[in-house]
Amino acid sequence: MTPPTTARRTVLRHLRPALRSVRRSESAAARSAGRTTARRTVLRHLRPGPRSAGALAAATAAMTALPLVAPLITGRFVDEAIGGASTRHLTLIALGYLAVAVSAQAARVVTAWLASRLAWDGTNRLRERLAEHALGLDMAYHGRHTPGEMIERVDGDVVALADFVVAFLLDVVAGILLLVGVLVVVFTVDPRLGGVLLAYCVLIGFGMARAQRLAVPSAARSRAEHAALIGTLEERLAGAEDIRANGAGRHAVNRFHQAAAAWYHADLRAGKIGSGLLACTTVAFATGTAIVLGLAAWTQASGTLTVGTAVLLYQYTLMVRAPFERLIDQLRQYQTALAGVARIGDLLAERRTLPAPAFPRPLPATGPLSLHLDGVGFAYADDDEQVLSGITLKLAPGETLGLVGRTGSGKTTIARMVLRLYDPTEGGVRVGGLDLRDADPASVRRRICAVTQDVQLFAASVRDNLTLFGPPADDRRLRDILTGVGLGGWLAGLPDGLDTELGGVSAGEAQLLAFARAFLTDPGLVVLDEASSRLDPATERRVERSVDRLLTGRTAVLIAHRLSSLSRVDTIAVVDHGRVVEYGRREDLAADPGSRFARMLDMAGVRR
Ligand SMILES: Nc1ncnc2c1ncn2[C@@H]1O[C@H](COP(=O)(O)OP(=O)(O)OP(=O)(O)O)[C@@H](O)[C@H]1O
Repeated sequence: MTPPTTARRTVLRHLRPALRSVRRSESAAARSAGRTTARRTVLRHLRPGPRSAGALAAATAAMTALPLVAPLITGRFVDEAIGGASTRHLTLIALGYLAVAVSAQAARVVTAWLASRLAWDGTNRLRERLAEHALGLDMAYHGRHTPGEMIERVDGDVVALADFVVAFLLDVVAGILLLVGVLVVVFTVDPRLGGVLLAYCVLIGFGMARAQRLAVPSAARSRAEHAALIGTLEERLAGAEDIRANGAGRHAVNRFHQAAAAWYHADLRAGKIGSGLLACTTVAFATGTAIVLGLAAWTQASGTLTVGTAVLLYQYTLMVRAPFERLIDQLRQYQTALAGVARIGDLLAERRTLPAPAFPRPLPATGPLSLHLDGVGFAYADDDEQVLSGITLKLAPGETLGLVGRTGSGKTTIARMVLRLYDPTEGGVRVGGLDLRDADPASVRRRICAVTQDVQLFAASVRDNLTLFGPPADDRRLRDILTGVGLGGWLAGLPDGLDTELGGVSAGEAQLLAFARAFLTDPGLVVLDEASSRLDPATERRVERSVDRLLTGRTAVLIAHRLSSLSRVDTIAVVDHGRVVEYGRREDLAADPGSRFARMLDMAGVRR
């Protein structure tokens, strides 16, 4: 008879594809709802407070109304000059014109200042929110997106949005208000000419709406290609050392060239469409001005219009051009900003795949922690192959386990499960008797610690690199810890001690700093991904000593790249294709000539 757990696993294996498809459609629906909410969130960040909104509205109204008055003054000046008014009177009108022109410019400056303050306040809030959100997303998300893409989202898109908000308020809102104002004044002066101007504006508006549809995809494409270029560049720069060391420079430059070429072509196309549209508008405006002038001349000849009014109409017709041109100019920025809002919205709609526990319980606060992986199965994405299957490992508090296996067998993935960087798709991970999914995330970070091969050091002080910008620790303790890992001499040679900004450190020093970080948190469970890089014998001895000290009195999972390091662990698990194919006490496995572990030791020439 099949044991019940095996039977359950068989049923689950058959149901897995169906479950995944249900999960996929559910998450697609949730994502789309999330996106709408996220876009609203983006716009909410940009909403000004009532006082700023009031000040901006007043400044915009002044900036629009004042230029409307100027042609009225010019018209009056012309008529009064023809009518033989005194020089003093004409000078007064001219001074009035000057005052209006200066005030209009002042109103524009104030509006620009208020608009950019508003835009930057809003977008800074948005940038903070985005950075916080992006940093809070799981490894699953960061594995799919390059840091360059993130930078483009958090900075590039937000700057485009800020630029657009300023331009929107200055050019679009003010432009539309000015257009309405001009139409109202021209209608009042001569309804027939007003009608002609209105028809002309409607035609231009309609043409622009169609043109917008042409410009949208090309602008979006150009921006997407730009993001891809930044991503490529960032990735190559981050890996510059490996690229150079392995002679992959040509390939890197080729890839960069391809990305740059794709952006160039996309931007060229967007530029061509933009310039084409601008040329069409210039022709349309010239035709419009000619029509209005012809009509004004005809009405003036029939005696119903004064010369001053004809001049006034001419000026208003010219005034219509600027807002339309600015509107067209804004179309591209609008598209860019719209695409940016969509992408920012998408980022904000990304949810953590590791749900926070409903009732978080802290891990035991002191002492070594037990670890139990119970039938753990895992795939990196819904459609991906299983990377781990049925992993069951049990460590008593203080016990150490060595994970061995070929490259790609799943050792790092097991470590990620233990650190709760991902949740298993099957089975569970229990630490200190508590399922990690129910454990308080803060206590997980405090009590479970990883020392990995890729030590990330920051351009910050030694102190901040040790505390990872967390609450300050006692200086004496930091010094003792550094001395303990063998960095006492190194610290003594630093000009500002713990406050020295970290410059270049060697691979060995970086490893030792990572151990110092681990000693500072004093974890109950340690995951140690042994560095495979070659260290000089002295540094290697210091690292070995730190490993020994770190493993003493703590539960540990050691991913060993050198079999000789395994002499310090209690149990061994051999991993192959995501399964534990051998698991037992180290001495027993080493003593059994038929075991895989013994064969591995023999092949590596390590004494059993
Ligand atoms: N972030 C990821 N997204 C998708 N697949 C991944 C990811 N990380 C690892 N994999 C895949 O999972 C499998 C197991 O990888 P893992 O890194 O756990 O192996 P490993 O035994 O630690 O290898 P190594 O000894 O080389 O570090 C591999 O097939 C790998 O390609």
